[in-house]
Amino acid sequence: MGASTVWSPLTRGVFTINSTKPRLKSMPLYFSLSLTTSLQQVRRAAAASMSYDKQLAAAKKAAFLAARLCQKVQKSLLQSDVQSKSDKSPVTVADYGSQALVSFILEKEFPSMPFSLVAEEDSEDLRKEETRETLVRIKELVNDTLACNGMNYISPLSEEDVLDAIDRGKSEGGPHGQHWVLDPIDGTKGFMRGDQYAIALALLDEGKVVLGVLACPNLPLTSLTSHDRHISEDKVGCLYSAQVGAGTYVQSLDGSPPTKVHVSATANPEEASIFESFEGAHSSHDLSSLIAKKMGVKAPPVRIDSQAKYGALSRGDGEIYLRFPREGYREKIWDHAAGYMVVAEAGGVVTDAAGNPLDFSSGRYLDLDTGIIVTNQKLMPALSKAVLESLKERASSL
Ligand SMILES: Nc1ncnc2c1ncn2[C@@H]1O[C@H](COP(=O)(O)OS(=O)(=O)O)[C@@H](OP(=O)(O)O)[C@H]1O
Ligand SMILES: [Mg+2]
Ligand SMILES: [Mg+2]
Ligand SMILES: [Mg+2]
Repeated sequence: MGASTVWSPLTRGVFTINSTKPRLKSMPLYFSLSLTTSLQQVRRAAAASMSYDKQLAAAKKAAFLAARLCQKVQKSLLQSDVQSKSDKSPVTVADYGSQALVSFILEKEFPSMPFSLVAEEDSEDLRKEETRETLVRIKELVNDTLACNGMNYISPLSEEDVLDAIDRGKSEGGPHGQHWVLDPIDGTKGFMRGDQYAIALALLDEGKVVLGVLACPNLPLTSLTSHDRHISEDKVGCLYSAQVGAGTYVQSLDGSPPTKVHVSATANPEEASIFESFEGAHSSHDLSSLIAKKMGVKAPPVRIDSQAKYGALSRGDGEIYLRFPREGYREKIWDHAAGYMVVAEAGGVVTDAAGNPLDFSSGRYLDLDTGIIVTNQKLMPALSKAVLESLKERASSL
């Protein structure tokens, strides 16, 4: 197996990893013996105690710029901006543009660190002759966004730069080192409908999520479920940011100081409300309603697209998020990493249907039991019970 290079959060030095034996460059050979286990322990301890302030600032900047790009495209969304990927899911110039922009900014911000990005899109379709026009449009969008947001000191990107930046997102992630995790537009269907979507960016360190940023350009600044919605219903655009051990904050995408948010303190299921996917094909609405009935939840479910659900839950707009995809569907880490951090740091709990914590360390996919459930600490026991009973009932009725 060839050697690879890993940036160490502890020393900020560079380690060469030769299959199982990491060795600090210039370190005497005798000192490198069996460092693997202790190095992993040291890295984990370091990850828990270190500050990710610089990475968080860079992530917010990248997500903000991507949000600006997406807002521009959504405004002028034309049929020609929609392309079909080989899996037939809709993808727009904004998905590619957002990924190119975030990838480019993050790599530029940390020039001396190895760069690893696990992201949803790749440039395969864009490299075809028939998509040349789309590529030119993406390049213009990326360059305009940089220039219009005070970054005109950066030389404009070429088409090849854009393709390369997109393809930097091919990392497999994993349990060692640091990896950015990006969904350039989560809720593409919502984006195309003019509804909710999010730019979701997280950082993994030694397999754990250590920061998360969610830009939600269409999410109202006030609670989705507030009775006073008319007061400021035209004010939308939220930027959530969370760092391990430091809480979750939200601010306006138009610029306001960040304010700390906390999940709802509701302990009574009768007063709770449930978020679920807008698209019934993404999560079983029937199962959610069975769970709601068992818990005694009275309010109708709130259906919104994307990880905006995690953002809304983190500030107490609702108490429960249920996600039960069809059997065999494999969840991707970019669909949950940022949202997970935003909710966890706001005091919420995110598990699979069996109550296991989500494991972001095994590559591009999340391996989990049946579904994802999210709520506050007080409601989790009742929710877990209702979920297990409902799953059993559904299995026996099949
Ligand atoms: N069949 C199926 N089952 C479950 N999940 C699926 C499925 N197909 C897609 N996806 C993923 O869902 C992401 C959109 O998230 P949501 O379900 O929250 O959005 S929505 O409310 O339904 O619009 C969506 O993210 P984006 O592709 O980034 O939009 C997909 O990764
Ligand atoms: Mg997604
Ligand atoms: Mg996406
Ligand atoms: Mg997609």
